[in-house]
Amino acid sequence: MRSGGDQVPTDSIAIAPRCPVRGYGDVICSSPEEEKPVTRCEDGVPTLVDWAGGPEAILRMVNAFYDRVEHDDALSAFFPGGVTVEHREHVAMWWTEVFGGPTHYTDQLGGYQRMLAHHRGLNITADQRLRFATTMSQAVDDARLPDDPEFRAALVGYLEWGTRLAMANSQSDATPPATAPVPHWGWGVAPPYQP
Ligand code: HEM
Repeated sequence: MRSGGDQVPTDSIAIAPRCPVRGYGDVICSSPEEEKPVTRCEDGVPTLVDWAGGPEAILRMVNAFYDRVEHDDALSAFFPGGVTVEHREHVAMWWTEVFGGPTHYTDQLGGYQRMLAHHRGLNITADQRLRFATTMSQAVDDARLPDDPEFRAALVGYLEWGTRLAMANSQSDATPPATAPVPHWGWGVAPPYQP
């Protein structure tokens, strides 16, 4: 945990207004200051998607990632002919939902079951998983998302978890649960420091 004197400089962060709802648990709230979709927030701390700069910032990150993937010797073969706009948008919808934003991936596309179906049988190797994770980390910089340690730790935590699950579930002999909710990722042990 950071100390008070080591606070994140807020002028370097594209941050949405702090959620006005305080309390414990998975609180539904919306920002009164501007027209924004309803987001979840815990204890008045912004969701990861709000901290990132909103769904537009997540799409920027996903686009930067697939721009790299298309030229990556370990990953491009997964996407013959390039990565479509539709795929980029769907993956951005997934990340947005996971990071506490609107639940469009679940409501409009089919949620976990659809994501799982896309990874089944890909037989992702450990090297490919690692390249996927490191390339995404580079894409987060490309897209100029906030670079404070708290946000990046939360993002990379999900990235590590998600890529390991994707790899496990992509094996031919995998038996993942047929149904499950889309995960909701949070700040973990290092939320933004609040004096
Ligand atoms: C955090 C980790 C990951 C997340 C969040 C993620 C997310 C997704 C989602 C949401 C889809 C479905 C898109 C749709 O609904 O149209 C998808 C498809 C896919 N993913 Fe992943 N994925 C992850 C890891 C990986 C890894 C490690 C690989 C390979 C190295 C991979 C390769 C693919 C491929 C090939 C598809 C199918 C593309 C298509 O048929 O259009 N993913 N991914």
